[in-house]
Amino acid sequence: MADSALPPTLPVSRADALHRRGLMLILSSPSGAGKTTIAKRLLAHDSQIEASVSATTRPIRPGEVDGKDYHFVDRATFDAMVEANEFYEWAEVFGNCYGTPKAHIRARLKEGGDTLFDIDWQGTQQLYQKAEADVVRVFILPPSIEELRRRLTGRGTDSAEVIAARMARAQAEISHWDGYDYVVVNDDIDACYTQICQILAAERLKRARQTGLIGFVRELTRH
Ligand SMILES: Nc1ncnc2c1ncn2[C@@H]1O[C@H](COP(=O)(O)OP(=O)(O)OP(=O)(O)O)[C@@H](O)[C@H]1O
Ligand SMILES: Nc1nc2c(ncn2[C@@H]2O[C@H](COP(=O)(O)O)[C@@H](O)[C@H]2O)c(=O)[nH]1
Repeated sequence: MADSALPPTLPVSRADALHRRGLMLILSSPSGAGKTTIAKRLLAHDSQIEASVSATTRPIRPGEVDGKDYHFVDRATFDAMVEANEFYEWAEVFGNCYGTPKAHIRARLKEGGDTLFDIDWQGTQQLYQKAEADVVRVFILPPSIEELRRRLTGRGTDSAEVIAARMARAQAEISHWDGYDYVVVNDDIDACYTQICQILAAERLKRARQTGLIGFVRELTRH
């Protein structure tokens, strides 16, 4: 199926027009299983979802855009944000601090906008502890370990050492599969993308998120 022909959501129903609360869609997988590929496709085709932008103290790299790739801040600013409880979660990675700011995501949840997270199981656990009802957790599995290695090699972005390290971590990452709401196997990319669109469509229609339903039902039953 051509990329542009893929549906971002299922066909629109009457309930889709009602106000709803947004959600936080988490995609996790062992490195190379395809979460970035799926995330990019979703962001390109679905105007209701946008990527979470973390704050970091890491220096900006060539080609990166402040506010798009990260919010680049100095250590004092980051520490003040931690102190003010402005993050859902934060961590120190390779000597730099990274955190998921709450304010923008909370405003989007209220407005009915969805936010996409491409994070590991530890980040997933922390987000889930803070915002359980808003979080939808999806784990992506490769069809086989051999295919995972082929994808990491075929991507052409990493040295043999880095690929070996990612393959060594894969079993441990996969062991967290049962901490997710949905598990999908990314064999055929179009089929996997469609399944994730279906999960998103169903989650958006959940009664608890359909905040406009109360008024709609009241109106329906008024006479
Ligand atoms: N279903 C698929 N069939 C074949 N190749 C795929 C499929 N899905 C993704 N790929 C390819 O596999 C490689 C790894 O995919 P991707 O970069 O999306 O993985 P990732 O899980 O985001 O990895 P990382 O955690 O390292 O960022 C890419 O070259 C991508 O084009
Ligand atoms: N716990 C969090 N980890 C994060 C966040 N944003 C990014 N990261 C992780 O940091 C490393 C390094 O990233 P890089 O862009 O500097 O190469 C990587 O593992 C990211 O997953 C965050 O908000 N929270």
